[in-house]
Amino acid sequence: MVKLEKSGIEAWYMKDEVEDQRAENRCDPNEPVGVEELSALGVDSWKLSGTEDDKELEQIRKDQDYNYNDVITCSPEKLPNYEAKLKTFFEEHIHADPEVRYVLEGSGYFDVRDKQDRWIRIDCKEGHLITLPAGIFHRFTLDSSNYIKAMRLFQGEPVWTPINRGEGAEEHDARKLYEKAYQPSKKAKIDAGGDDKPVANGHAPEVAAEA
Ligand SMILES: CSCCC(=O)C(=O)O
Ligand SMILES: [Fe+2]
Repeated sequence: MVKLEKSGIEAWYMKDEVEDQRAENRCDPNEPVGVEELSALGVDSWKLSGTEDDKELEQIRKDQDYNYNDVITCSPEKLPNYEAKLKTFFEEHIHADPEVRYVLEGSGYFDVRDKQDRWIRIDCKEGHLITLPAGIFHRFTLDSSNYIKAMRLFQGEPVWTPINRGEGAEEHDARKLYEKAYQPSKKAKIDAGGDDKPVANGHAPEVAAEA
């Protein structure tokens, strides 16, 4: 087994008001998020060479059974329906399967929700391979460089369908399994008849921090 280099990927909490989705949107002062905190949400990342014939990539594909892959280039020239696609990518959603991306060129931001429903922005650059677990609320945007070329990896026949928040995602099995695995305290609260009530924006209320 090849020993994989830790990604050292940079991530931070986003400020509440987002005017330009392509901007960094950091808090002031910056609130960094480490790779361990990302792992606790089920998000893992590695730093590879950024080439398609990378040896470690081979190994990961074998270990994880990623038998499908293709390459997507997000630029106005290369991506059919560019504007519409980019808009869809930035809508908060989940998938029934993990989302696995390996950045070959350029960069972009994957935003994921933490356990308190705050947005964490993950800065994916060339060579980063990132895995988002099934059922995690997330979105993607290009950054101000406006260009990314990434490999999409998948186990079996690929399904890219997003299930948007407020449109069935909360009730989806993948979401329930995600919460069971990564937010067990939330489950306990619901079972105990806690005060989890839907709120006006359709988002779950904040989960009480564990004492
Ligand atoms: C960096 S890959 C482009 C975005 C994407 O494929 C997605 O959000 O599903
Ligand atoms: Fe997605």
